[in-house]
Amino acid sequence: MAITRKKITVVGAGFTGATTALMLAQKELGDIVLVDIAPLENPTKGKALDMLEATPVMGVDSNIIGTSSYEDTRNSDVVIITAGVARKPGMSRDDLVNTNAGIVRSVCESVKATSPNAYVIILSNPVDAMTYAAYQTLGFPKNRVIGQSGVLDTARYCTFIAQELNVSVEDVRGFVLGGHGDDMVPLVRYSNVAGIPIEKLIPADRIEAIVQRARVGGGEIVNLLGNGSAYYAPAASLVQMTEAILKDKKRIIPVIAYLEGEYGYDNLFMGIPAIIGGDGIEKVIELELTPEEKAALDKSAESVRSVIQVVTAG
Ligand SMILES: NC(=O)C1=CN([C@@H]2O[C@H](COP(=O)(O)OP(=O)(O)OC[C@H]3O[C@@H](n4cnc5c(N)ncnc54)[C@H](O)[C@@H]3O)[C@@H](O)[C@H]2O)C=CC1
Ligand SMILES: O=C([O-])CC(=O)C(=O)O
Repeated sequence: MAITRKKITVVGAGFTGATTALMLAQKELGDIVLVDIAPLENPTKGKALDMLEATPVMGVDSNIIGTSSYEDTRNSDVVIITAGVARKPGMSRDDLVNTNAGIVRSVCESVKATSPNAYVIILSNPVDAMTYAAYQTLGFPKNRVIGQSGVLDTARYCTFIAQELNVSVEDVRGFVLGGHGDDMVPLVRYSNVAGIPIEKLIPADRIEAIVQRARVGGGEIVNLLGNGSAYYAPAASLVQMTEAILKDKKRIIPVIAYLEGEYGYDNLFMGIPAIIGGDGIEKVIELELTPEEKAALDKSAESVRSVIQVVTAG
């Protein structure tokens, strides 16, 4: 049987969706279908065509189309959901819950009908609760419903560590667990630079400042942009997750996964490290936590649970 190209749908052709589509094309991960609502069909087609016309210059073979019809997305291998509204200065991600829950649910109805075997990655905020809403609506197995927060939060944390030490970002490793909110949990004890624990390289007060900056990293960008939220680093994070699935890389990365007892949580979607490969979330990695780390994760889990309650009550 002939080997066929992978098909990746990106729902939402705004800042994060369009940037993700371009980055996917740059890595030749597959053919891309960019979807937005019907009134925005022409701008969506225009963005896709503009990207397609960049491919000869970039030297990549990825087809990219824009559409408002889910027929064009049929039998996608991976579907990335970025549809929804973004916050503005003064808002929290949780303020978006009601608007975005309706959008994510309606998108998931269409995805379920047209791509029943897809691996679905959710970005829309508040993302832990939106991943829960997507899981409910899709009815897919838990390994195929994955939220994005930890790659981005960890990337911010690692950026600040690399800046602090003036070393390559490539040598910095860390994990940020918990919900995608201001009480997320950067795990200092599991962070290192070329294998050297960061506690041996950076004074405690500077580590605390880095942790705090990472926690509010999304808000820092929102305040600078003034009218929307981050998109380059979020798009890069989605591409890393998609690549891990499509290339069966079995990477250990933090993702929002459905927890059924892991870390002591049940019926909860929250950020934890997992092996991501050709079957999506292949294994949740349970790290040993100190009582302080577990208490911080419990606090974050409680915040996530309260937003999930809004989604399930609505
Ligand atoms: N989890 C994370 O780490 C991150 C989450 N986000 C979230 O991602 C979402 C998107 O952010 P941006 O792309 O910056 O916003 P944006 O406003 O630039 O784009 C959102 C797009 O979704 C489209 N849309 C709305 N309803 C739709 C529907 N039913 N079907 C298809 N498309 C629909 C809109 O027309 C718009 O083009 C926001 O909720 C934001 O908070 C953004 C960055 C990081
Ligand atoms: O801050 C926001 O609203 C968007 C987001 O989730 C992030 O950049 O981390």
